[in-house]
Amino acid sequence: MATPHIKAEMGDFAPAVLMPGDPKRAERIAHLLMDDAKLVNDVRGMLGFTGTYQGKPLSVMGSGMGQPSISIYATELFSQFGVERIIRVGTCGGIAPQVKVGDAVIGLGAHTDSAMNTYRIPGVHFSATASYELVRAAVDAAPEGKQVHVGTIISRDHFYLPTQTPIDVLSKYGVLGVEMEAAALYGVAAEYGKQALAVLTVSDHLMDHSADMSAEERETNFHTALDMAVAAALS
Ligand SMILES: O=P(O)(O)O[C@H]1O[C@H](CO)[C@@H](O)[C@H]1O
Ligand SMILES: O=c1cc[nH]c(=O)[nH]1
Repeated sequence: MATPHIKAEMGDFAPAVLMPGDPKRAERIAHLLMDDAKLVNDVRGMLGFTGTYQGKPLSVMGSGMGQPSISIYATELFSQFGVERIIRVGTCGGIAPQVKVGDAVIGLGAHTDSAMNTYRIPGVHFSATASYELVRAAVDAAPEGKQVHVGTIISRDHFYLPTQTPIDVLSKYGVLGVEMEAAALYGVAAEYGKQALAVLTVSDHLMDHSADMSAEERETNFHTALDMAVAAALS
């Protein structure tokens, strides 16, 4: 049955959903991977597609930007449409010095400055972690010769932060990169006993902006991350 944000029926989504932030990227990925991709959602322009990849059912849908937005879609997909795993395929800003623009990052755990997981379990600082099985499948599928980093990321609420973020401190703590959705996605997956992972392409570096990607490159330069995300989705 349709939900407030997804006009589809049970069975319209595959058990595995790839979820980029940008709905245009969702459309691009759907047509890149699947000859038989069918539009299953367009409420608010949040395009969702389902088809088959190498004979297995697969869906791709945008999440929008930020933790409230991905939480809405993840909650509805997990609770109303039989979805079992969501793999975010996004971009992140590099923080750790070894992480370079164009590398891929697998988000093992996500720190956050958001309150979205704070109230889940009273008195507990929730640990937002990816599903081990998905991490393992993604790591196993890392393409030879590509730089793939596995570790913690931070999911921030602000893109344009009005106060100084201690990037150097985050770097000291081994945080690989910054994005805006994974912590909430991992929280929703835990709530519903489902699986989640974020596989990210480094689009810019917070310590050195000399090699940052353009908007167009951010939309198209995601193939290493996508290969690993698909492998995890269909594992
Ligand atoms: O490229 P996507 O998946 O949208 O991810 C990153 O880009 C957006 C900010 O520009 C945020 O959604 C952030 O998490
Ligand atoms: O949230 C994000 C995503 C990409 N790059 C950034 O600097 N921040």
